[in-house]
Amino acid sequence: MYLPSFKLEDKLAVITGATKGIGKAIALAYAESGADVVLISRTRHSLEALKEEIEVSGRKAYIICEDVKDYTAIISQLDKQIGQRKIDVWVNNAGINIRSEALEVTEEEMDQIIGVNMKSSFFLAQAAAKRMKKHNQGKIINISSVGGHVALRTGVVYAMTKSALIQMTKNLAMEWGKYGINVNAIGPWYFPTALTEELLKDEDYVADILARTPLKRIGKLEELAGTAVFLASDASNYITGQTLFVDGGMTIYGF
Ligand SMILES: NC(=O)C1=CN([C@@H]2O[C@H](COP(=O)(O)OP(=O)(O)OC[C@H]3O[C@@H](n4cnc5c(N)ncnc54)[C@H](OP(=O)(O)O)[C@@H]3O)[C@@H](O)[C@H]2O)C=CC1
Ligand SMILES: C[C@H](O)[C@@H]1OC(=O)[C@H](O)[C@@H]1O
Repeated sequence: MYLPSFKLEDKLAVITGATKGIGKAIALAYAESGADVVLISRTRHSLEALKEEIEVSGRKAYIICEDVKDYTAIISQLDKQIGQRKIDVWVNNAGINIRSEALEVTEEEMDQIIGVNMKSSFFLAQAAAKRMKKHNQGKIINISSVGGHVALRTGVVYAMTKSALIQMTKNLAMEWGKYGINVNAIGPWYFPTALTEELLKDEDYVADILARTPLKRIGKLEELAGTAVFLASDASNYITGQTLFVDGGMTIYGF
């Protein structure tokens, strides 16, 4: 056999921030690839609608309506909903941004962004790993950003948290490799979602994005979901600690 499977047949994948944008695209792609999913976000009607959409396709979808900052509540709901079922993939996708200039950043803004993007991602990864370790197998995928690798005009605190996810990915990959757990990250450039909707309406802003993007276009959500499927599949079993920038070439653009 020279081609491991890119499918996710009968795996169980947990996606935080699963009801919109990148998280929803990943959840749908995982279900299409054969996985059952656990969907986590704060809006129940959105969760129920996505659960219905996925279950019509024949896969099972569990829902947890919680803020990722309440990660202990998420962990206890997981145990109630899936019992001891093996979690094969955990995607830390939920993330927020408050785009303040550095001179204007408030402590409250910093605590909010760090709480969602960094602290919750760590403790949810820790909870996932405690379950995965029992099976000597698992894949953790952290959704970072090109903003964690290069300086963007979209907020220093957001950048700090996204950079932290890249380093967290390396450290956890190093510590948990012996348990058969792969830990990787995805670093998106701009994709059309609610988070970026207002920015992408501004023609001048989009022109600035494209000027720095060798492929000269904004990404398509399915192109990012494909990377998430690859990192969840057996085809990536020897990849760990890496950040794959899905960025149209932006992070390699010099001059
Ligand atoms: N779009 C882009 O261009 C880029 C995005 N990213 C990253 O990708 C990830 C997803 O972004 P994107 O899809 O654009 O974001 P969206 O704002 O479009 O969607 C965010 C999703 O997360 C949920 N969510 C938000 N806050 C919380 C919370 N505290 N607890 C639980 N769920 C939450 C939302 O549902 P609800 O509000 O109902 O809870 C929604 O389902 C983020 O980590 C972001 O930083 C990185 C680079 C570029
Ligand atoms: C590419 C960035 O991550 C992008 O910039 C923003 O302002 C949004 O918050 C996106 O995450």
